[in-house]
Amino acid sequence: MSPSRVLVLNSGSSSVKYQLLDMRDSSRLAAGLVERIGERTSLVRHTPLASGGETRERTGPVDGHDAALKAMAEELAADGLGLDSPELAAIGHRVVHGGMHFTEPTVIDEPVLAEIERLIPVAPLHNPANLTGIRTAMALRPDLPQVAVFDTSFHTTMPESAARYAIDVKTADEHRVRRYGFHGTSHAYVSRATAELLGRAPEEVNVIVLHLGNGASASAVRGGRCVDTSMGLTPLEGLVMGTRSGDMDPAVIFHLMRVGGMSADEIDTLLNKKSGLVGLCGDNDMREIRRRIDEGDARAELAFDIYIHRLKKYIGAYYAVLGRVDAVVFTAGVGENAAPVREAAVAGLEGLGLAVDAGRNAARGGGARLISPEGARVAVAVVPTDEEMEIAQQTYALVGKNN
Ligand SMILES: Nc1ncnc2c1ncn2[C@@H]1O[C@H](COP(=O)(O)OP(=O)(O)O)[C@@H](O)[C@H]1O
Ligand SMILES: CC(=O)OP(=O)(O)O
Ligand SMILES: [Mg+2]
Repeated sequence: MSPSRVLVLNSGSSSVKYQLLDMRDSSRLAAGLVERIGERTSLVRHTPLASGGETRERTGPVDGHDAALKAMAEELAADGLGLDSPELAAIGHRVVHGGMHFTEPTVIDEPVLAEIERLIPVAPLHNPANLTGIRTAMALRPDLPQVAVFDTSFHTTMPESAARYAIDVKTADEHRVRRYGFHGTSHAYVSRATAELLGRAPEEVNVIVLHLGNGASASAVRGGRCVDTSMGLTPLEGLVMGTRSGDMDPAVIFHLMRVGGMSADEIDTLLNKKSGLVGLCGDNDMREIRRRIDEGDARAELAFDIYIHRLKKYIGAYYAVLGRVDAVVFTAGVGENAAPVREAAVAGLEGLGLAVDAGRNAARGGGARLISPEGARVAVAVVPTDEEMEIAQQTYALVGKNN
């Protein structure tokens, strides 16, 4: 029988998340992560899903991505699922920035690596980590197809009117300054799953997807194709995020340089790592923020209000972009779990046909579900994202096609 397993790697700046899937029945064999890479207290957590075994956790220094992938390989081997298995068909990698070039999943070779490297200046937090993950995986299994699945691909259908910034065209083109969008794998998966939840074909439905994780983005999807999204040249634009500012007047940057005496690198760090919820109230975890609000903490409450205000603006904007909206969908860590965020985001939007049913919104767990009241004009839904499954499916389809 031909190999049917796919290992999916999502390498972040300080973490690696992985899943091993069997594409014959779309089952998950193992999942895990290595966090706080490069620190003394790195965490390796591995769950052997196939055997139904207990999650194993250990802390201790994991030096770099190289060591992180080796730790992952050891954990998998301990379950008899080692990387040397002949059942492994391919390794699928999440790559955050694929520019305009990569509209589809792509088998990785040297020219592809070079292009991902060329895009580092527009994804400084993500692409270097993705590259290290790919190179390490290639060294571990040089014989295996390695496939890149890009966050940007789903957004390459955006019309020029949404993708271009209103700046001098020549300068923009020379430096490839335009809006690329990210989290595309999630927006694609969730918009499709929403159509399924509504019992309709993806081509028939218009959906606003709100991917609210640590990074957060909104997208407007018309008939299965992305027509606008909130992230831009880099994953900094748009919504208020865990540590990123999202939208602001670009003149803030000149002001901080000229008046605040800050360097470009310092401002980059400020806006990407010390802003958003963490900058506003010191916490980026929505659970902690809600807990503080319940205790009467005014700073946490203001941070929440700013987060919601921005979210509401994007719902309104994408409503206007789409003209007709069939569903507004919440996904990712905050979107799937934080009922108060969902409630606040659509509060007052009854005029647009949007409302949540308090009981449905408060219900926990489960898969894709409606939270709007019975008979609502526009569906409001929670749809758990599954970027790993989407990456595995795209990887497996591509490798199968090439064999
Ligand atoms: N039960 C919960 N209630 C509220 N927020 C939650 C809950 N679980 C997770 N979150 C939020 O989800 C975030 C992580 O989302 P996730 O999609 O996993 O992010 P990423 O993939 O960007 O790391 C956390 O920072 C936290 O704010
Ligand atoms: C592109 C992006 O923001 O990714 P993440 O949410 O994983 O940081
Ligand atoms: Mg995520």
